[in-house]
Amino acid sequence: MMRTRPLKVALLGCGVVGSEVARIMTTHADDLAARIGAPVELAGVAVRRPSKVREGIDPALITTDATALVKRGDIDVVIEVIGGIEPSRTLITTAFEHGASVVSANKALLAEDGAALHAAAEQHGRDLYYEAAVAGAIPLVRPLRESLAGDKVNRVLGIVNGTTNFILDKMDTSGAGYSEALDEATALGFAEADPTADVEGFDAAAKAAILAGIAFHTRVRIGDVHREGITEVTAADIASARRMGCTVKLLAICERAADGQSVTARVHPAMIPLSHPLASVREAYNAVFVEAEAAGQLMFYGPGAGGSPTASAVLGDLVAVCRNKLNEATGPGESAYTRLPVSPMGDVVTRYHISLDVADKPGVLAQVATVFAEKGVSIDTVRQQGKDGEASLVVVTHRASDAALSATVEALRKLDTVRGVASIMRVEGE
Ligand SMILES: NC(=O)C1=CN([C@@H]2O[C@H](COP(=O)(O)OP(=O)(O)OC[C@H]3O[C@@H](n4cnc5c(N)ncnc54)[C@H](O)[C@@H]3O)[C@@H](O)[C@H]2O)C=CC1
Ligand SMILES: N[C@@H](CC=O)C(=O)O
Ligand code: NA
Repeated sequence: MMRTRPLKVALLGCGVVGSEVARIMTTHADDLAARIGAPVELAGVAVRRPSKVREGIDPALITTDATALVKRGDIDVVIEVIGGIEPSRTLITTAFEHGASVVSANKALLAEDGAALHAAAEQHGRDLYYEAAVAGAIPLVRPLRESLAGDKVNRVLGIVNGTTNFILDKMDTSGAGYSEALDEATALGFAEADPTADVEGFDAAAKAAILAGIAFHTRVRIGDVHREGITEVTAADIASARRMGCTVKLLAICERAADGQSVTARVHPAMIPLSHPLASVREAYNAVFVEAEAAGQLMFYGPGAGGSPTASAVLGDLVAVCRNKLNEATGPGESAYTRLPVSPMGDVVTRYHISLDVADKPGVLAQVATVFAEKGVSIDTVRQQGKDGEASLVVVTHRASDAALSATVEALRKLDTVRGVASIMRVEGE
């Protein structure tokens, strides 16, 4: 039976995501009410620029005082789509203290302080939902927290940042320049307020931390995640990947160690074969593989960024939280009952593509091969291309530890015949 008294929602932030949340709440009000069992009413919208015209939003709802809004006491659900650490963190905890549940898209905050937020939600008997924080519209957080709660997840691997995928895709397929592609991603609403978060890998690292924490039932913070962005990926790297039948993607990879006693979490560009499903993930789409003991391999795919796809995830959470509220229940809280250490990057084992500028003279190849052998890194293929007394040497290794690879590169740099290390990239997905 439909409850007539509406559930009241406070919206914090009305930018790319917030404006879409408000629009869908209005246009789909009847369906949302039917699915929840009570009408949901937008009771206040906190913004930074009140003079901005916001189509479809009653100007009487607009306030610049987000704190007063979350303290009102009649608010059932706070939707936080401001982003960043503060004031979002204080607003969310204040919302719990004043009786509201929270839906947030804020991966930066959850990856920094998720444990404290979960604790605050639990202390006040409220919900904290954040499907939009990882991979936009793609249902991934709730499948991991709920559908896979009976299984043992061993690996999560995928593309979790739309902006960087958009840039790499444009550079690869249309030869677009880096800056031009970044500007386009920003204009389309994919990039963070400061796009450095995207291109330097912070956004993907935050998502990796959240995914690893949920998947392995442990605590992983953004600082635990090894992070490399795409700013050093060159057109030459992409061309070299093509020659090997690969493409370059920014990947997030979270793994449970074989002995189950530790985990790793990393974000970095990697070459993957064109035949791998992740190679065909275009534009701002995301795709994530989850490998679980009983389920086997699952693939989640869809729009990973943008106002409307992200609003879809926010609204899904809103419906769930409102249903819980009507049932006087709460959904799943934090499930970090294990305390698995996060191993350093040096322990990670994978394959590498190394491009060296060397002198084009007899014995160079043997010298280089000796260094690899001494450091215990086995070579899979070598390709040499001469150019005016200099040569470019591309070495692809078998699986080796990151520590062994770093030692190899350090020793290579000391060889007189090695003029420079043009690029080092990991090779995944084989
Ligand atoms: N844009 C996207 O594709 C996605 C964004 N997200 C997350 O959603 C959140 C919002 O992102 P966007 O909407 O893209 O950012 P945005 O920058 O377009 O919107 C944020 C809004 O919050 C406002 N704001 C800042 N401080 C405020 C305050 N103290 N009180 C009230 N309003 C304030 C800003 O003026 C801005 O309009 C972030 O956490 C972001 O990481 C998550 C998934 C995808
Ligand atoms: N800036 C992010 C937005 C979604 O999380 C991205 O590009 O993926
Ligand atoms: Na999602």
